[in-house]
Amino acid sequence: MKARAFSYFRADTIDQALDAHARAGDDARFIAGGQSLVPALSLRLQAPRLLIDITHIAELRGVCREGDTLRIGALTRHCEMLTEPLIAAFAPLLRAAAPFVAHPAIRNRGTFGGSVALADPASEFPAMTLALDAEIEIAGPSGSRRLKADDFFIDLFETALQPGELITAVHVPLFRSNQRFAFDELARRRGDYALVGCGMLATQTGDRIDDIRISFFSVGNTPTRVKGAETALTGFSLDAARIAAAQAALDNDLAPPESDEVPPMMRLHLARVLLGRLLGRLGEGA
Ligand SMILES: Cc1cc2nc3c(=O)[nH]c(=O)nc-3n(C[C@H](O)[C@H](O)[C@H](O)COP(=O)(O)OP(=O)(O)OC[C@H]3O[C@@H](n4cnc5c(N)ncnc54)[C@H](O)[C@@H]3O)c2cc1C
Repeated sequence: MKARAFSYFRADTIDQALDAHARAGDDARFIAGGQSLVPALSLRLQAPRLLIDITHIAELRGVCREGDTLRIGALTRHCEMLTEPLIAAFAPLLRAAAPFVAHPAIRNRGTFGGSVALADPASEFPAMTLALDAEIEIAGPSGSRRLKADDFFIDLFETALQPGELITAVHVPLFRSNQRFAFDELARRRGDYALVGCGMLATQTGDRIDDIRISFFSVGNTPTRVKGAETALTGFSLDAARIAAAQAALDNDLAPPESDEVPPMMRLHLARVLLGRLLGRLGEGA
């Protein structure tokens, strides 16, 4: 199938992009890497009359330290998440997740901001913004704002972005020496969307977990923090009993939907297995 005819506008600044969107209203879409939007256009799942190309906007590029956070420009490509030294040093959880995002050809074009904006519940990066307690930097017709990732993902492919708003960057607290992270996913084949995936970031004093944020993907309509499991671990050293308590807490934390691919009980079982593995690695200092 071919996409419905559309007009194209190349924006060179954020203001130009916002103006173009304001003039076109609901019939416009920003396009970044195009790796999700172009297939959606081709399948006529989306049929906007105007595409606003944001890939030439310099303000959306680059990764830099800003105070105690790392500012990751929305146009940072998935492949750059693998190669950028600042990501490896200060956001290693994102570096760990990056090889699991799609295939090299898609990683060469797809963008971090596009992935977060799309909010696919099966995507790696949106879920990791939750584990990292990241903030989403947004520009829109009524000015700029920053929103905690915890408040950003609303429902299936639905975020707190208002019509015409653009993600300009994501701010991630800098990784510290008393922190540990772990990431993995279970998929039928490497590069496929995960059946279940999980990433976590723990702050520790010695062996004791002072704080832990654990986020799953492919388990529901949104990326999902598992607060019961987090509570079961906070203040304790990791041992088999603690890990079992965290796994048991998933029964309340997660409610996988019915799906043709994987029955909910199977997905919950996979989530427990994955959590156990990752906590085991965290305990070994992985
Ligand atoms: C075969 C295949 C396999 C894939 N596998 C995976 C996978 O395993 N894991 C995974 O996470 N993803 C996967 N993807 C999706 C891919 O990672 C996309 O690149 C990503 O989801 C969207 O990024 P993009 O830059 O391509 O966005 P686009 O396709 O350009 O845009 C996606 C949506 O986000 C909006 N948008 C884009 N940028 C912004 C912005 N800065 N502000 C506001 N709105 C914006 C667009 O308007 C559009 O609605 C796969 C895609 C394909 C085709």
